[in-house]
Amino acid sequence: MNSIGIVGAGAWGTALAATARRAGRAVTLWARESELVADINATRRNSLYLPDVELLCGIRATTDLAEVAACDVVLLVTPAQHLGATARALAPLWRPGVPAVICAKGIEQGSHAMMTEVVERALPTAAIAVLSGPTFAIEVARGLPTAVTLACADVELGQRLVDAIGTPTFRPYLSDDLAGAEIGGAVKNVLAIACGIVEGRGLGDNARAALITRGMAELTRLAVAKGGRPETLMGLAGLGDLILTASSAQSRNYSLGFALGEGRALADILAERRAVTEGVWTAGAVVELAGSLGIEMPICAAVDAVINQGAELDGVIRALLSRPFRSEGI
Ligand SMILES: NC(=O)C1=CN([C@@H]2O[C@H](COP(=O)(O)OP(=O)(O)OC[C@H]3O[C@@H](n4cnc5c(N)ncnc54)[C@H](O)[C@@H]3O)[C@@H](O)[C@H]2O)C=CC1
Ligand SMILES: O=C(CO)COP(=O)(O)O
Repeated sequence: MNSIGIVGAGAWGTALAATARRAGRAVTLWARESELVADINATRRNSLYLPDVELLCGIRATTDLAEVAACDVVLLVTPAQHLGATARALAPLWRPGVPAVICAKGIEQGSHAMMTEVVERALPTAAIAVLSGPTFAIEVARGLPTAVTLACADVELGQRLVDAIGTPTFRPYLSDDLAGAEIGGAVKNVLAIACGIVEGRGLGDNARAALITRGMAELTRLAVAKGGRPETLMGLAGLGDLILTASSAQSRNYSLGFALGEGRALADILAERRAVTEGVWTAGAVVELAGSLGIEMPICAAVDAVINQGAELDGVIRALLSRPFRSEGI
């Protein structure tokens, strides 16, 4: 596994390029934007999505998917709602058995498909893995210490992936629980919006701790229903990522929630950002998926009501606080 292809040159794809290069791999980074490709190759910076980091030599940007598909391993790092189309574009170029490592965090709108299901459909001969966990791109790009979950059903292949991308400061922990790893990453974005709302509304640290904890219960219920294991959700891809994104203004999901909590309109907040805020697009899909499985996810439903149904924030908060008392078990 000497060469790593990365599909998607946003902040996370670029940070993964930086860390894979630090691990000694040859890196090819695919971007949709031809001006961005020229910029990265000329200046070794991604001025659109991660401007503050200079990249090592040995990272080549391209607009040609074939160059990425020719690599030993391919990391899929587009926003979740675009992963299906991107994987379908890769399909004619795919060589059977090549690992496809899903690094996007979300659930597909409409189909409610997990990212593994989306990629399985588009690339049926790929060996699928999921990379998830508490990872702000800028910190990874700078080489600050970070630990992630790398989930792969074939543990021997998973170990080779860990060895290919791991470094002393980018530490993958191996798992065989893909469902747990990907549901943790997808749902924590919705919960991070809720935590931001609480902070922006001035509801206090107690309320945020309660949301994180009861959010964990929601996230775990959904993961178990989809075949995941509770202990995965207690690890980096669940609790770890939730702690990170539910308490840091660096998080795009948390900061969007904060602005909503202050009373700003969603459309205005989104209009000011280039970066993707995945929880906005996943909230509805999570709630519909949970509904189809008969699972209660009241915090996610509250976020969905605010984001997608124009519900008034204080009414939604009052409704959450008026729910019947219940036992704490999941
Ligand atoms: N930024 C971070 O710290 C982390 C991000 N992630 C996940 O990685 C995924 C990508 O996020 P970022 O790199 O942060 O995105 P970003 O917000 O930095 O950049 C947006 C990316 O989306 C691409 N894009 C926009 N429209 C597209 C389309 N129609 N088809 C294909 N690509 C399109 C852009 O070219 C760009 O690469 C998301 O699922 C995110 O949750 C995961 C861990 C950390
Ligand atoms: O997934 C992330 C950290 O693990 C990034 O979170 P945000 O998209 O909320 O910034």
